[in-house]
Amino acid sequence: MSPADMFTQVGSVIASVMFAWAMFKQYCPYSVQEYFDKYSKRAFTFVYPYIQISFNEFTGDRFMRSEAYSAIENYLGSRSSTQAKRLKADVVKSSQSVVLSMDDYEEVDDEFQGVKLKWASGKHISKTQSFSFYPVTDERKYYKLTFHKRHRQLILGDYLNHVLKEGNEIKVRNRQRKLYTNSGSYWRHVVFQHPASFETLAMEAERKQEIVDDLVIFSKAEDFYARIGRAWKRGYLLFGPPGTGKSTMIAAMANLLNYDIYDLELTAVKDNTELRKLLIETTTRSIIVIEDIDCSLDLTGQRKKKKEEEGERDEKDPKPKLPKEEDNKQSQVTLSGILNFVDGLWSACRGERLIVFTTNFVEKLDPALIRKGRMDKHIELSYCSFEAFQVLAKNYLLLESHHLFARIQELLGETKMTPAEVAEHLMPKTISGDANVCLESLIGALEKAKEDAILKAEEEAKEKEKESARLKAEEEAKEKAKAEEEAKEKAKDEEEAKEKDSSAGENAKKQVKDNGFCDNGNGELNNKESKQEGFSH
Ligand SMILES: Nc1ncnc2c1ncn2[C@@H]1O[C@H](COP(=O)(O)OP(=O)(O)OP(=O)(O)O)[C@@H](O)[C@H]1O
Ligand SMILES: [Mg+2]
Repeated sequence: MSPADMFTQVGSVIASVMFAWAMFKQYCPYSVQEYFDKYSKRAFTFVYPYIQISFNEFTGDRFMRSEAYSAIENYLGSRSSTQAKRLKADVVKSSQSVVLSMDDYEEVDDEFQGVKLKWASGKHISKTQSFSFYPVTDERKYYKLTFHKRHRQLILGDYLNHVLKEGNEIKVRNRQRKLYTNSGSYWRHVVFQHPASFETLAMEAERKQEIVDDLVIFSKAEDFYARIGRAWKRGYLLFGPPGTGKSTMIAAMANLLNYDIYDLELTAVKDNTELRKLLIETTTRSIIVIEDIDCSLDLTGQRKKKKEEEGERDEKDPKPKLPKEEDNKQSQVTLSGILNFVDGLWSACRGERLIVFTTNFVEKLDPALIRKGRMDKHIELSYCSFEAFQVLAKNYLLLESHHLFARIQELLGETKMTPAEVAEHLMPKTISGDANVCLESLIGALEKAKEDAILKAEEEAKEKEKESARLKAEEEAKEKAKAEEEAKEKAKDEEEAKEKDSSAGENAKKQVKDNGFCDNGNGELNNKESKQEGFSH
């Protein structure tokens, strides 16, 4: 048979089958058609060894985009960019990067634990029933996963979980991070684009690495926290003088973990209820920051103590306590509100969260607030060390070494300067960006700071001397007054003793006199008695 004859025969067979199918559809009763449909599908699946799963873009009546669909879209994005020929591009991260996903009717292969699978994208298009000049079409996209039925267990379990997890992670990586601030009981946000990172943070390398490790371990410890029955959260307390990099470190943390930041302004929070509401609205993978926690509560004016004894206690113990409910009726956010915020309510919120407090005066904070378990890690950010300076020099001047470094190292060992001040001297001073000028400016400032510190120390020593002399004089005056008082007491005692003696002499004389009278009296008494007897007679 020639190829032309063969094509003719095949063509006529196809035409006959289609005709028969059309007749069947037209004249066969619906119930028979359904019956036929059902059994033909069963027969087909009996011989067809593959399983297909569809993931539709929209689920339910509420027209909500399916989370699984968007996770799969992200998951397939990286694979389709190397396999598919037609791709769709989307711009994320404030127009800075392009994210690719596969276009409709494309296919992508995947492999999981040695099992091969196929993903295909498609869409159902349905026209609306309304009569309109411009008919509206309704597109419903879907992804279809095809795999061999002998891998059913693996694919439906581990593989799909893996796809969803990885897809969600990609989504988080691609999302535009936000910086939230509270205005009343609502969060408002702006795009978070702080360039700080741990590489540029001026700090001793070992301590920096310890913090980075702690953060990374935390961010990967979902299963661990679930196993030990603790909410997946961690508290950091950053303390140190102004300009030592506390806020910069928070930005670096957010950049490292790809978290959003919720900058909570406590003074703008009306009461504990509002605080709770704000907390519940925070999303997972976020850092909740309360800057200058000591001042935040100071500003609410709640530290005023009503009771006198508390005032006395305050004088003895300068630690300002956070307010307790009963302390102040108009109190807004109370200590217990904050404590609940930090731990109690965390359990209500799923997902990982960091809470960071910053303060310039750690000793002012209530110990309950910063105990381990609430603020798990206390990080001190202090004055600039030589190691920290080297980081700044590398960032600002692109210098790893310089002959002036030795002098700077010496001066930094002798005086205190914050990284913010050091950084200010390293800012370009000339158009040519001469590093010498910056370093000399820093040396000048350090020398001046050293001199100032010496003068201050001398002044303080003088003050101290004066104070101790004053205290000594006071002590002496007290001693003298005490000695005088004692002498007076003694004189008084002696006087009293004398008076006692003389009155005792008087008494003795009197007694002697009385005794004489008594003898006489006896006689007299006898006389009297005799007189009385005389009377009675
Ligand atoms: N450790 C540091 N590493 C790098 N830069 C720093 C460091 N410390 C301070 N700086 C620089 O100084 C500036 C001020 O630092 P930052 O705002 O982080 O200080 P802070 O400790 O939060 O101060 P405050 O207590 O006043 O809030 C930053 O813009 C940063 O450029
Ligand atoms: Mg700060």
